[in-house]
Amino acid sequence: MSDVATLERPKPVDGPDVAISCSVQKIFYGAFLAVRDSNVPIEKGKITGFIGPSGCGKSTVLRSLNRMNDLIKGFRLEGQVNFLGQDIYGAGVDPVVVRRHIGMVFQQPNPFSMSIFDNVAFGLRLNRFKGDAAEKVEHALRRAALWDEVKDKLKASGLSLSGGQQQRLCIARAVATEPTVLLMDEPCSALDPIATRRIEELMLELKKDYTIALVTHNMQQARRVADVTAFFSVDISQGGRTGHLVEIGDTNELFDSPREEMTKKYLRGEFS
Ligand SMILES: Nc1ncnc2c1ncn2[C@@H]1O[C@H](COP(=O)(O)OP(=O)(O)OP(=O)(O)O)[C@@H](O)[C@H]1O
Repeated sequence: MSDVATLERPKPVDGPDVAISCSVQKIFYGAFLAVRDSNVPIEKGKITGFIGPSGCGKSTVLRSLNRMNDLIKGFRLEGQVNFLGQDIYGAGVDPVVVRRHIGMVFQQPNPFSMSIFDNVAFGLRLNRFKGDAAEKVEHALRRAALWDEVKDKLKASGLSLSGGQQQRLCIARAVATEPTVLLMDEPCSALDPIATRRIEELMLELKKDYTIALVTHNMQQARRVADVTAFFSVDISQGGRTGHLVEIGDTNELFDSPREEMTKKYLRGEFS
C-alpha cells in the first residue's frame, strides 16, 4: 500500500485567521488530473511556504488562488477558493478584481519594457486610479526596498536594473495596488544568493502588511521565511502523476517532527 493510500483527506479550514481558504478536490489541465485533495488555508499576516518535488502542483495550486490559471486552456478546478469568505470562482466575480486583491510575483523578474515609474504605475492605471500616482509609486518602491536605488532614475527603463532590482520592481508593481495577499512563485530562483537574501528580508518585512503564499524549491528558504509550510507530493500509484497536499503546519514542527512518513522521506532527501 502506498503512503498516499494511508492518508486521511484533510478537512477544509476556514475562520477569522484565514485570508484564503483553498479547498481543491481536483484540478485538471484538459484530461490530466494535476492536483487532487488539497486543502490549503492561507493564514492572515503569515508567510505560507509551498514545498515538494517537481510536478507536485505547488505552482498550480498557488496560481489557483488568484485565478491566474484561468488564462490556461483546459484548466478546470473542482473545489472552492474563498478569499475573506467570498468564492473567487463564483458567478459574476471579475478575475481582474480578484488579482487586484491577490497580487502575484513570478519566478523570472518580468518588468515591462517601460520606465521604472510606469512599471509601478501600470497596475494603478489598469485599475483606473485617479489620485496622486507619484505618491503611490514612491510608496510602493519604498515598500519594495528599492526607492533609494532608483529615486534619481525613475524614467530609466525597468529592464536596465539588475535581476534582484528587477524582482523588487515587480514586487513594487504588485504592491502598488495595495493587495491583501501576495502570491510569490519561486521569486528567487533566478537570483544570486545576495539578491535572494535581500528578497527574503523583504518578504519578512512585507508580511507586516500582507499575507504571503510562497512557492519555493529551496527548503532552507522555507525554513528561513515561512511561518507555515505546506508539503505536496506526487502520487504515481495509479500510473499517473497527480500532486496532492501531504501535510501543512507550523514550519518548525513540519521540519523537525513531520507527521507523515512521506514528508520524513522527502526531508531526508530520499526523493526529490
Ligand atoms: N499549462 C499546463 N498545461 C498542462 N499541464 C500543466 C500545465 N502546467 C502544469 N502542468 C502539469 O501539472 C503538474 C503540476 O505542475 P506544477 O507546475 O503546478 O508543479 P510544481 O510543483 O510547481 O512543479 P515545479 O516545482 O517543477 O515548478 C505537472 O505534471 C505539470 O506538468
